[in-house]
Amino acid sequence: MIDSPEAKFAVAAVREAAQLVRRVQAEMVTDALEKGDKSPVTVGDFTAQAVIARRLQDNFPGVKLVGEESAADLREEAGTETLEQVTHFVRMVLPHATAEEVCDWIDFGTADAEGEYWTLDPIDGTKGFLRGDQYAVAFALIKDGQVQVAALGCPELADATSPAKGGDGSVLLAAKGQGARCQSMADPSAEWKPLSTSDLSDPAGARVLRSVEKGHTNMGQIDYFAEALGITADPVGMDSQAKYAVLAAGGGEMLLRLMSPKMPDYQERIWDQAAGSLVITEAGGRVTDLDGRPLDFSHGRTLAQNRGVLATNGPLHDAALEALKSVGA
Ligand SMILES: Nc1ncnc2c1ncn2[C@@H]1O[C@H](COP(=O)(O)O)[C@@H](OP(=O)(O)O)[C@H]1O
Ligand SMILES: [Mg+2]
Ligand SMILES: [Mg+2]
Ligand SMILES: [Mg+2]
Repeated sequence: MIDSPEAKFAVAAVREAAQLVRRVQAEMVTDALEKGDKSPVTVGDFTAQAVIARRLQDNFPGVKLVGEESAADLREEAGTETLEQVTHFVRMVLPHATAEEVCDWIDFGTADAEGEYWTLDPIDGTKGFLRGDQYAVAFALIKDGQVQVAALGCPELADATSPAKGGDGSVLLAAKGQGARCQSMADPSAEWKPLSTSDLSDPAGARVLRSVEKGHTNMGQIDYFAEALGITADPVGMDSQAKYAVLAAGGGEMLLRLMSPKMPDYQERIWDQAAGSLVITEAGGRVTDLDGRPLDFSHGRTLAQNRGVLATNGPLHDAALEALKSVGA
């Protein structure tokens, strides 16, 4: 599967979209629009979803796409200027695109999450993108609730073994049962490096990765969790599934998405977890929810049967689950 047409397509698609999003960031001040749930969406998010959706239809006619964004706001009067900007960037790779087509391609991503489908987060970590920090294009193929192929494009991840920002960026690819690998985002002919998680087995030495945004997790509880394990190093804040890439490459041992006190009933979205979770498990790590249950991708657009996410290098997973229980997470 890692050499399959689907895997090759996925990595090429995230690379093209991630490079385009980087140009959006370089060439314009990206004012965000506010969605119904008050979260931001930018020209970059719409551009990436339009291009990947169009490429998907060209390469695999008849497949389904479940994307984070929709073109509803772009089709409104108030969205006209944003739509013009999105069309401008889409034309950098699809020169004949019209505004109408751009909306249709984005809305191709509104399929039902059932059976076999691709899922796309055109920019994961939009808040990180707006701040100039980490973000990722996350794309995965799901069949009957199982993630089969995963690709991540991380323009600000110089080298997945470290959370450091900058450089040429990285792309990651994983296929179920066939491992995970990473390559420079700048050069599709560069060497692929196999990914494997850290083999640390002493919890006190664990490097903990978490969101930057306090509204996406529970910062205080993460501190208690670390204390319970005797961890003295501060947790590392990183936006997006770039932190899943770092865990997969051995640059950290634990990744936590705890329930935010403001949204205790939040259900994780499939596009926020599908690609990142396969990259980690194929690199030798473990991914469950906070209760130790496997992530269940067979309930539509959200992980309705799960609560939060715990990902680890593998050896530390049981200790992390115990510590979560002890702090009431
Ligand atoms: N209350 C909440 N709890 C957990 N995740 C949330 C959340 N509200 C939004 N998110 C998700 O957190 C993602 C970013 O994760 P992180 O904090 O790790 O960067 C967002 O993805 P988008 O940026 O694609 O919208 C969004 O889907
Ligand atoms: Mg969003
Ligand atoms: Mg996201
Ligand atoms: Mg997003």
